[in-house]
Amino acid sequence: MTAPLRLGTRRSQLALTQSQHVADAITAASGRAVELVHITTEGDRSSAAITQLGGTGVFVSALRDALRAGTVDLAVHSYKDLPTAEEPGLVIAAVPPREDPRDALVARDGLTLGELPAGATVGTGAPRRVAQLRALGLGLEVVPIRGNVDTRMGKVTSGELDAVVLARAGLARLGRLDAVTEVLDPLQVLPAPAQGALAVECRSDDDVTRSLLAALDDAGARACVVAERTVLAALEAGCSAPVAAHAEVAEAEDGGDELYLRASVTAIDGSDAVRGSASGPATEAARLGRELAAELIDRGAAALVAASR
Ligand SMILES: NCc1[nH]cc(CCC(=O)O)c1CC(=O)O
Repeated sequence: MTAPLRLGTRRSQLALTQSQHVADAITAASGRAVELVHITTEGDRSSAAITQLGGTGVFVSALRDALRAGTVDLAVHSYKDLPTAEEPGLVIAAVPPREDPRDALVARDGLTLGELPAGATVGTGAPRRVAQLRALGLGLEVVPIRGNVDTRMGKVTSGELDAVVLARAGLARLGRLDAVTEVLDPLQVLPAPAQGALAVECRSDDDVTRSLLAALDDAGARACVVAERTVLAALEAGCSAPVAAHAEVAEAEDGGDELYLRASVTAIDGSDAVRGSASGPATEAARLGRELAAELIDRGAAALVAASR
């Protein structure tokens, strides 16, 4: 009998759900059993603000250490939490079909953004969301928060905040879409690069795992993620910069796949923003991302990124 594949995962509810989803997909596609191996990271143990721990990188590096040490065979990441630099010796062997990447509002009394009164408190930790919420000019008071999805939603239930903004994908995976009072229009709040996508990582030299994971790969989702993350990398911005990017793939008249990409950089105080779009063959996703980033830089995006540091 073949030994089960070992999937290294954090213990958070979202990580466990995402990992189990990928484990089930591998078993369904190949018949191969997959066992979850819990890995505790510095980020899970500490209650210090995540920025003081060096960002979400602390979660990622513990999983990558376990992959390189050979104690696990694969790991599942929220793609938007991965640094844009490639990791030597490791490879993203699959990008499974993506969840809806939009942001979602969870507000008291079923309210939408437009229905919240001026001065209403909206909780979010991400600079990208802070900046875009302020740029709407609704007079909302944006409050920094951190913690897992339940903790954040609890601040609305308890009355501490009027609303919070979260990734719709996380709520979908946790079965909490019932709490969403509005899915935010990307024309108003554009998602983070790779939001809603998973990255399934293994060792580059592990041909067996790579070929099992190849069956899970969604070419369209991968092209979108490549385009969005190329914008982020070309702007030399990290996951804490107010940079948004969102791509979609649709079939073109010639039968090929056309990729439609939008990106924005917003001043943290919401007073300024540079937005742009590009489209072209999905096979040229990286080029489209580079060209759009270059256009945004020409129009002043670099200063907005620098000011956010
Ligand atoms: N940075 C935290 C994080 N990383 C991935 C998700 C949600 C799932 C996803 O975007 O794939 C979240 C929570 C959130 O942004 O609300």
